[in-house]
Amino acid sequence: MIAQLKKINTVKNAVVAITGSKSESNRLLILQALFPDIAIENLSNSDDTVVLSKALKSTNPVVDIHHAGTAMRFLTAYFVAKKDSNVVLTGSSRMQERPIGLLVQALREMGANIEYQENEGFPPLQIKGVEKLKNKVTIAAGVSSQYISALMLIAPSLKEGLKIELIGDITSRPYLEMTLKLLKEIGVTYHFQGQNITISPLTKIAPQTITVESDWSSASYFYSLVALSSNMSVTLSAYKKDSLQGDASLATVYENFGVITQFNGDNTITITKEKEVDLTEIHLNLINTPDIAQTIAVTSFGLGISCNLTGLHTLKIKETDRLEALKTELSKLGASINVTNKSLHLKANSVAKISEVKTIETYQDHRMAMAFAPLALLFPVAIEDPMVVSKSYPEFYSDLEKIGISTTFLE
Ligand SMILES: O=C(O)C1=C[C@@H](OP(=O)(O)O)[C@@H](O)[C@H](O)C1
Ligand SMILES: C=C(OP(=O)(O)O)C(=O)O
Repeated sequence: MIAQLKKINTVKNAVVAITGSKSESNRLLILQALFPDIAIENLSNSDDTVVLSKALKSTNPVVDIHHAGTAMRFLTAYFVAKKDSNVVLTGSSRMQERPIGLLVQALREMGANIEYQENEGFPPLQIKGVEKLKNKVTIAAGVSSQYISALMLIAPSLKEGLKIELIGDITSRPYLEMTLKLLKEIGVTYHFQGQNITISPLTKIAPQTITVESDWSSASYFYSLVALSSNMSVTLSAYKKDSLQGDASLATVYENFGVITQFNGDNTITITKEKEVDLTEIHLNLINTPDIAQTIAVTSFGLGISCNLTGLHTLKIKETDRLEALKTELSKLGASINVTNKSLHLKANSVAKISEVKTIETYQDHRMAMAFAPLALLFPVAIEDPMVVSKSYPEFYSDLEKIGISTTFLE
């Protein structure tokens, strides 16, 4: 299937309600399974959250989490800690290429019973629950923060809690902080200093309702649209200033592209293109916010700004190799772009010459589809395999319609 995107009209003050953060939702689902007194509001309706929710209720001996990285990593630790579990945990063919060895090694150090079913270091995994896990573990922190979040999420349910020693540089750090803040919200005490995290056990929690903030990574596509417009303004809900999500840094990053964020009193934000961009080059280290790299690269391309992004080593092991995917697709549009294993360098060039429809391949990566869609404001864009967006944002195309971009789906 292909989606043809076309700018149809300019909607002045569109309002878009975005589904809950999938990162917050998937943490809260694991915590709710461990501590049933938690009620969750504004849960994400993304495939990744639906698949985790089903997996937690499943009695099937094989649990398939498709493309959902957080579900894969969080459930690995969850099933280890659940005494009576005996499951094969698997995922899509891409998931079977995404490494999990460091997490398995850490859990085995704690006493877990996990076997690789096919390739050493990768899903599928055969997991059997154990009676007691050790209260100390070390893990390298530079490959994926999800491994560490997985350990932290089960930590309060362990009899003696858990002391985690992080080795080396810490990647995607705000996601660790998100996990810790959610633990704190349910009453867990922790200490995080330097390379050491200590999490105390918790036996009972007070019944409580936690409301998930909407997804900031999903908001990034609206920031890009506004940046690429001449004077668009969009209101998004439900967002707050003191977000748990690192991607909330978009509000600051997009000031570089002339976009101003206003936090309204009613949990909405209004983002507006305030001024033309006088910037010719941007340099950003995205080690803390890998999921907005594609959006920023495409915005820079659309605005004709040179873009140098560093801290991108994790992009190679996400839904696709995002560095190679960006290079291929931006080159197709005429960009001069170089990538290394951890950075991207795009030279400014003009998109004014593009008039015919450009087709973007998505490589089973929702963020490839959504990051390139805003270019429809500048020239007609077609997206291959468009429904990949449902991994994080099922209503993406209907929400684009609200701001004046129509989608035609062709088989
Ligand atoms: O913990 C999380 O919710 C996430 C952590 C990040 O992964 P890495 O830590 O692997 O970079 C991010 O890219 C992913 O989309 C969600
Ligand atoms: C990398 C992502 O997700 P995950 O690792 O959870 O599959 C993402 O949503 O961009």
